[in-house]
Amino acid sequence: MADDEEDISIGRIPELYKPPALLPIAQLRDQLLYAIETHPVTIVVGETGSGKTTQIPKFLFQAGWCNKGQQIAVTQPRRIAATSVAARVAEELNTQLGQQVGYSIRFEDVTSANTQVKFVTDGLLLREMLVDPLLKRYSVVMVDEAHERSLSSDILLGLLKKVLRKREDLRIVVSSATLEAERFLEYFNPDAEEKVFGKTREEYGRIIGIEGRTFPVEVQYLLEPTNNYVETAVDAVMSVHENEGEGDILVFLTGREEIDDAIDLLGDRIADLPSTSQRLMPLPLYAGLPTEDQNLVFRKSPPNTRKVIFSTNIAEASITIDGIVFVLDSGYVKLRNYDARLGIENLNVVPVSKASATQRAGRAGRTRPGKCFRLYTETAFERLEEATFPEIQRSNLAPVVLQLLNLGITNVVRFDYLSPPPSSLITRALDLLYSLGALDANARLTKPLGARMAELPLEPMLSKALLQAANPEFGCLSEMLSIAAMMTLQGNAFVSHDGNKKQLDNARRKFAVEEGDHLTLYNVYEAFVKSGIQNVQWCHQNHLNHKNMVKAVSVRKQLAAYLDRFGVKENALTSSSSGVLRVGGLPLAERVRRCLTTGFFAHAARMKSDGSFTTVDGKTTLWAHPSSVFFHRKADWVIYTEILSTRDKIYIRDLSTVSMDWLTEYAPEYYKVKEGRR
Ligand SMILES: Nc1ncnc2c1ncn2[C@@H]1O[C@H](COP(=O)(O)OP(=O)(O)OP(=O)(O)O)[C@@H](O)[C@H]1O
Repeated sequence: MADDEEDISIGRIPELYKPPALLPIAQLRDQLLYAIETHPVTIVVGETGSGKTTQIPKFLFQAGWCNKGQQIAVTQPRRIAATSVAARVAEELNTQLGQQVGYSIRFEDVTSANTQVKFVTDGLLLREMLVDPLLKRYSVVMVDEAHERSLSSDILLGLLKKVLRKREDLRIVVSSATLEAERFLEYFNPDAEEKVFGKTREEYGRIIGIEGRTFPVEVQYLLEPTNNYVETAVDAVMSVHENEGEGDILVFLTGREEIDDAIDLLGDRIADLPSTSQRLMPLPLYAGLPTEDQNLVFRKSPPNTRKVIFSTNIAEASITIDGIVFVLDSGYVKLRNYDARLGIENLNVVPVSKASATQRAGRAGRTRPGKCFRLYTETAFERLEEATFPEIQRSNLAPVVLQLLNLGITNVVRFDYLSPPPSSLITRALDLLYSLGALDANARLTKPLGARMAELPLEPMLSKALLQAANPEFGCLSEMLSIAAMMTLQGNAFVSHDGNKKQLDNARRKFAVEEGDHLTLYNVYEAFVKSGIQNVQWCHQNHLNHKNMVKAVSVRKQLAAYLDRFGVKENALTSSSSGVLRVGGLPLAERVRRCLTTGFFAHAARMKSDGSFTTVDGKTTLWAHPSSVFFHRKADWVIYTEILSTRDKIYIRDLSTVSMDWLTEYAPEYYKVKEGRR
């Protein structure tokens, strides 16, 4: 063991940090390493903050699991966890991030030839399997937060189970909340009569429990339920600020709009505070926020200031924000729910599970004792579900099915899922992929289209449109690359200054074109590049988020590199932004919209006289998002590339006008053969 290395890291840790040697997991170090050495699968169960995420990779590294040139992979369901935990472990091991310890998430790779411990999102490791199906570069794969049952981690577990049958040397560590541990063990274990590499059921997997937590967290509930948890959260922040001791506050809400509202409300309340009292510093935290802005939450509060972080569930697991003493939990979360019949993915606000509530409370008590105020009654807590419903049973499975097929799993229905998805979801995915041309009539991946779609790190509809863009019929690859890169910003290209929505609308309008949002996004991208990529001032004047725009440039480069590898080169002829260049007699703007239709035909809608839209089957009403060109303008048929649902309306964002004929031209199977159904 490298005790001396551990001492060095303790020496560097600022005084408020609990030295890693004192974390509950430290006492189990040898037992854990022995279990991992002798069993292919080790399930680790422990309280939040006991040290699973940061210490297990470190123990493994120090025990020599990277000595033979292999790496340790640790998966996280969320990007922010992968990046922040990697930074922490690098710090504890006294190495620069990206050297021995690094991370890799979609479109961002901070690793080097020296990297031995790598934190990744579970989705990214799935992608790695396309090039390294047996994950040979890893000696150990740790699947963290497996009990969250994210779509990618469930699929990953299924694939790891298969890989384990082929690699005697591989070790899997699954970190889980208590409830699911037995189930994970059972899933990996061989059958009663079976032996895998000479090991029986009993010798194959083990559960190790870690007792104790870092610091105590006192939990309190509301005595009466509230019907406005955003207002109650702001009241609670003020009450903590006025009545409790030192320490930052972390508030869990469900989405960006609520977070903006809460910050506005708190702003009004702060204005009433006496100028002599300690300041409150509200900070937002949600997935669409640029990484640099997300990282602000990890910075130490300035003197005489209390941070108040308003976050979605992205801060719920794995991460440690030093200084958090108080957690305020609204008790709600936005969860994905896919309607296979309509092909629409909704985000519904629903009560959290008990497991989530425990994770949320566990964001306090990590570097000092804490308090968690649940903004609901104890009776309501008792009524919560134990665990969150697995994502695989409520998601659009097209991306996953495409990946499984590309990995050679030909029968996706019979894949050994931890929780099998309903067959309607698989059928719908196969149906869509077939219409997109990714599958043939025997449900085999087409080559090259299907295989390339699986490789691109985009969802299948966008992959298809991008891959079609080089086709001479459309000749708009350069434009589609910019549009695709802008789409990955998920509506976060523009920012308001001090919440001024009117100014923001005017700024947007400057780039808007009547054909719709995609060409508008293209205009924004072109104008940004022309202004000079470093031009922060220009972005500010135009209400654009400079960091996100820079990110779009980087994403575009990476996408172009993928296409380049497929032998698809960006064609100089088509990179005109004038909109008048003609290939095959059609103007560029039309070719771009036709090209988008080849991917997004399933997301078609028609505007009604009241300005709302209706789906092709006429059964669902959709509304243009306020950021869309068609929030004010008239249109007939459109395709949309993103859906956002709130409690009372389903919004569509990023719309382009299309002709109804294009739908049957590019998706005859989807629209003609099954006419009765759609
Ligand atoms: N960035 C950090 N700053 C200060 N202390 C930290 C940091 N990261 C981790 N720690 C300390 O290490 C402890 C263990 O963190 P770790 O993330 O390994 O726990 P865990 O068991 O994986 O928790 P969870 O189940 O909540 O993900 C924390 O409780 C905290 O005391």
